[in-house]
Amino acid sequence: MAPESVNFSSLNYSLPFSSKEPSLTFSWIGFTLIATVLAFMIFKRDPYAHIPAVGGTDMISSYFTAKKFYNRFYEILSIGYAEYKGRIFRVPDQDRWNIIVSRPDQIEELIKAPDDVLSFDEFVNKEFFVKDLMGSTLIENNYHVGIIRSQLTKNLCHLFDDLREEVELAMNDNIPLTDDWTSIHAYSKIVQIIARASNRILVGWPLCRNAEYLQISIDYSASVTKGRDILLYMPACVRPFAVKFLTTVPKSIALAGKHLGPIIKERQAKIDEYGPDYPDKPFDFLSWLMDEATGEERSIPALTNRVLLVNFAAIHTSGMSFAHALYQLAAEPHYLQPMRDEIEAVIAKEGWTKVAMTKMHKLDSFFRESQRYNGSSFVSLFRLSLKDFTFSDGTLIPKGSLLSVANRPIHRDEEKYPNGDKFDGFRFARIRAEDGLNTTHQFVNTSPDYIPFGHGRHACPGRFFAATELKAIMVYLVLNYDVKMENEGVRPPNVTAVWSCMPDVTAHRRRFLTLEEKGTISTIGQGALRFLRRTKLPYLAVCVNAEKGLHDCHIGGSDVPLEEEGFEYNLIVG
Ligand code: HEM
Repeated sequence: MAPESVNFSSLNYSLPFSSKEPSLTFSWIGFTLIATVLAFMIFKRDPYAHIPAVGGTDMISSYFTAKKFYNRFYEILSIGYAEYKGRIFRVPDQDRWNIIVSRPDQIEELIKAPDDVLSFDEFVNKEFFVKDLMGSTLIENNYHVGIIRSQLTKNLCHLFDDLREEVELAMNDNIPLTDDWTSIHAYSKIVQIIARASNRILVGWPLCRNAEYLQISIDYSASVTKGRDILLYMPACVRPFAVKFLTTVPKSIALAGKHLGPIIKERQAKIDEYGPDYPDKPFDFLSWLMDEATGEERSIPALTNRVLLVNFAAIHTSGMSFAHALYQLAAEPHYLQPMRDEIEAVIAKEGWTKVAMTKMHKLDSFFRESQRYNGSSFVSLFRLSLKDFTFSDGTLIPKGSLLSVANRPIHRDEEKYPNGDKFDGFRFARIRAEDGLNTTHQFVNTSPDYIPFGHGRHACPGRFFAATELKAIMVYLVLNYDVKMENEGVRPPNVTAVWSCMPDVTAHRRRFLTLEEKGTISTIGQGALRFLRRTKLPYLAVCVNAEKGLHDCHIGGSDVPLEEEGFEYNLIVG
């Protein structure tokens, strides 16, 4: 594909110095150097030249394509999927190319490639600076993954009574039953319920009900993400200091350790006195971690670090998945009664057990369809190439490339999912009814056509636990509550940033705002607006209301009433 050219002919410029200045020579040298470096970067050999691209291929036009599609990543992804269907293609990200795979046989090749060639761990490490922020041992010795895959998953039936009890209590505490409709801020409640139910199984009772501990486990992912943003452009040698003095990660680990420390000490004392299988030993993830940890891994900070990491992997992924399903149900409450009928019939026959939940096919289908239709990411199965890798069709992926799979386009492909652009809550229940005992279409089942949990040997090991927990919460909700959107029948639009596609976690509290920035319309949140104000950039905020017309107009720095409902702001940044 020929590189696009950029026309600079209309660019007005003036030299940034006067000819009388003594630094003229140095400025020219600087200017020439910068121009040379830029020319080198623009015209150097493109190692991806053989892979078709969406948008321009040179540095400048690909940068602008990435910027333009920051909140419309799905658009460029869909263009590539439609245009190059079956072929590997690339889309520009902010400062790199994202190599996209979509053909089933090539997805299988990607997941089967050895870890030292296409690495999941190194992708996670690079994306979240895990080694710098939380310590290299979490990547190099990930024994917690084996525990999730074996003990946690195999014991779900035994753990179910505890999980169900915690779900019921947490629902009652967070969303007390009322006689009339009550408006709630959904995401903050969901995430509290999920954190509490998950921690009942991760660290046991009573810590799972400790408000401070729960808040740390909920906020930990934000702490890590902010830490990552701070480290992003720092050289490796200063990162240890930056982690210590500029991020909140060590503080979160210390604070969580304050709660976990006494529990770990008490359990260790019993192991020392009565042996590893002491009477009344708590049956939870922390006990399994302590059973398997060796050497330095047995310390309170190391165990705390690992518990927080699993909270990081579990809470918001489950929270977002539940919110997607709940918003869909609240916007389409006609799904409520058939699900309620099914759940009541199964419980009447079997009781409310883990096994009973496997017989609630409509419930299972609703979650699977929700993940297919919405899902929290447009692409998944991320891998970083640590060596050159060649697919069997001859496509060479150079060392250091980011690869992923076109999750959303696959999930909306009409050939794989008829009427794929429509949410059909009982789609998979119908297929299962036709297929008899076939489990292929269960919520937790992964395939190259269904990848919200990934696929292959790194597929989410926590998905069996997550599915049990999400379904338990939904069963309780469907049996005890009615749900509808404040704005009846209307699901709040998802919030997108590059490849992530999140449910509007602010739903009910405020609307999202529209930013018009030099001709590009994109949706931004309040955080971005606050940032804009802090930068002191001059901006003009025009506030329009559908009924009242022009409502308000503010110029940079003045206090725009951001919290107001029903208004839309168009911002022009100068
Ligand atoms: C609905 C909720 C969840 C979703 C959508 C989700 C999704 C994912 C995805 C997409 C991956 C990467 C797979 C790949 O690239 O092949 C992953 C990995 C992982 N997930 Fe989940 N996850 C969820 C819940 C959980 C829970 C509850 C836990 C822990 C109990 C967990 C623990 C992990 C771990 C440890 C990995 C890394 C696996 C490895 O290193 O091989 N996840 N998850």
